[in-house]
Amino acid sequence: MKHKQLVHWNFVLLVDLQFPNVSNLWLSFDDTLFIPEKAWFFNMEIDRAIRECDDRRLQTKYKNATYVVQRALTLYSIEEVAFSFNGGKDSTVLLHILRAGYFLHKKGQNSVNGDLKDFPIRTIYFESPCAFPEINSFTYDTAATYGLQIDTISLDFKSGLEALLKEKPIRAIFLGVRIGDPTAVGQEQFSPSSPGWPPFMRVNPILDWSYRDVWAFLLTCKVNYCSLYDQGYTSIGSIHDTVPNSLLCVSNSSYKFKPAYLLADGRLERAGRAKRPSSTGGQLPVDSNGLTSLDSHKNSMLTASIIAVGDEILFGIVEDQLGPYLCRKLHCIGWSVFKLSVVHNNIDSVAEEVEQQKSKSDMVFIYGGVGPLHSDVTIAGIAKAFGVRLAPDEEFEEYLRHIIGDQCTGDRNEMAQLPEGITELWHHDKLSVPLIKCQNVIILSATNVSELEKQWDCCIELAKSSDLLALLEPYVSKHVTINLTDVEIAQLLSELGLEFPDLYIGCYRKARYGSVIVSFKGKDLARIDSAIKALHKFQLVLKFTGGLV
Ligand SMILES: Cc1cc2nc3c(=O)[nH]c(=O)nc-3n(C[C@H](O)[C@H](O)[C@H](O)COP(=O)(O)O)c2cc1C
Ligand SMILES: Nc1ncnc2c1ncn2[C@@H]1O[C@H](COP(=O)(O)OP(=O)(O)OP(=O)(O)O)[C@@H](O)[C@H]1O
Ligand SMILES: [Mg+2]
Repeated sequence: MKHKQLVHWNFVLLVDLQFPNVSNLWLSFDDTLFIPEKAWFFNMEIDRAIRECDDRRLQTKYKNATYVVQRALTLYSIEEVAFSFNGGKDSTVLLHILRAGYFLHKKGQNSVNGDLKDFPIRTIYFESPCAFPEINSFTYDTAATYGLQIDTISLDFKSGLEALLKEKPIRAIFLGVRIGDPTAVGQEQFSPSSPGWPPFMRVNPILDWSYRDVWAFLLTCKVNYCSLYDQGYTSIGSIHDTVPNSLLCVSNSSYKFKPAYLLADGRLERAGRAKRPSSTGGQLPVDSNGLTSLDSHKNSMLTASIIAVGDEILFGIVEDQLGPYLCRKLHCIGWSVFKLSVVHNNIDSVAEEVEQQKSKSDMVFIYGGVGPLHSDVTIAGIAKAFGVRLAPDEEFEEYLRHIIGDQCTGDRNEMAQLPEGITELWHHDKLSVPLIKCQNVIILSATNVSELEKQWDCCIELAKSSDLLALLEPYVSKHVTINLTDVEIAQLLSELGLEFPDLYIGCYRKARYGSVIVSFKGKDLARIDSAIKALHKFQLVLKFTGGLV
């Protein structure tokens, strides 16, 4: 009785002095209740922070996420659920969502009682020698702060889960997976584990949260997060594959980074993954010759495919000018164009062509069919080619809102749906909408040459400071007109081809009868001049018709 009175007194005090809105939140509490003070404080603190902030989006996300937790706790008993916690930012968000969701669940059952533990959900942590020490210590410190019952597993995920499921009656595991994570593709808030994995339900309460939502939550609730995020790390894997995100690099220093919450484009949160250079402090990886990956590309051969999407081009109503423009521009940055194709405004036609070209070429450029019209199916076709779905992209939506204002109808802007888990946005000050890149497919929204010129120039500027596109030694070419017919020149040209295998030697004519134009293309001007000189020996060259650098 003494306890009850004491707690009741605490509650009243909180309501009166510190939490003026609290009476709206915990309507079912009465003076027969005993809640350990710590549990009260943390759960109310999160809930209060969210409800008092003026971020309606965050409030909706929070409400939905805690609802998923409550739903799971209705479907499964507390012994049947586990929380997969690894000290990362997403699982830190999930921890607090679970705490709040659990509390609301108990409250809904009117069974908040004196036995309420701080956090009774079994917590599993796959510990690895390759984890950052900061992640390890944050995980254990957090467990101590919030009273988590942590089971440390030293096996890989699959074997660890197999062993766990044999031993414990676990049927559902909460994960901090979010749309945009490579592993989120195809997942829902409740998704059974994949074939080949032990059977359990993956519960993803924050699946639809964006990078920005995560930071809005952590900062609004003022909860602790791992210190690495304040040192420019934006997504944390192992010590071997994670560096600070170079997009957060402080401009006058290559080893000082801004905090993770300042990353403007959440899609680039994994830009620090899979790169761990030795001593360059987050710069591009350096090979044994001291060349960066971009340098080492310089003399290699990269191929591009270009896909135009347009019924009108195929009907012969309009002429495609963007394809030839891109071919010239790609040659200027040393790329070979493998194929230039035109497809109908049809999801399957786009998907089929993208699917083929993305595996044959290093980069695919696609234009046409991008926008709000019924015929604008390019992005859906790309998603289909990669076997992913379209998912709302809030950053992209914001850009669109800037340019089209409130003209878009409905709750969701269909144009802001982008292929899930494979999309990067590339920003440039001169572009009102960023460039969209889905793995090795770059989507160009230009509809005429001058728009394309602007997008291309931005692409090149971005390529200079990032790995958007490798800039190679440019191709140079020269053309000469020959005073023989194609029949007469054929043998000589094929011999020349054998002598200069490093050059592309092509031939075309402007009319069936008459002179022939020979074109030489390569990366070494001196070699091109030698080949032309060889033709001169035969006194065949009528005139030099020009060159392209
Ligand atoms: C509890 C748990 C359950 C998982 N279940 C699956 C699964 O069903 N299917 C799967 O392909 N991967 C599963 N994974 C592996 C993850 O998809 C992913 O590989 C892991 O979280 C590493 O992500 P990262 O590369 O972003 O660090 C699971 C991982 C954990 C911790
Ligand atoms: N070693 C691990 N132990 C337990 N759970 C893990 C582990 N690695 C991943 N998970 C689970 O998978 C989820 C997704 O991992 P992911 O690395 O994408 O997110 P995070 O670590 O929470 O944040 P970040 O993206 O910043 O690294 C985690 O939130 C967690 O639920
Ligand atoms: Mg992580």
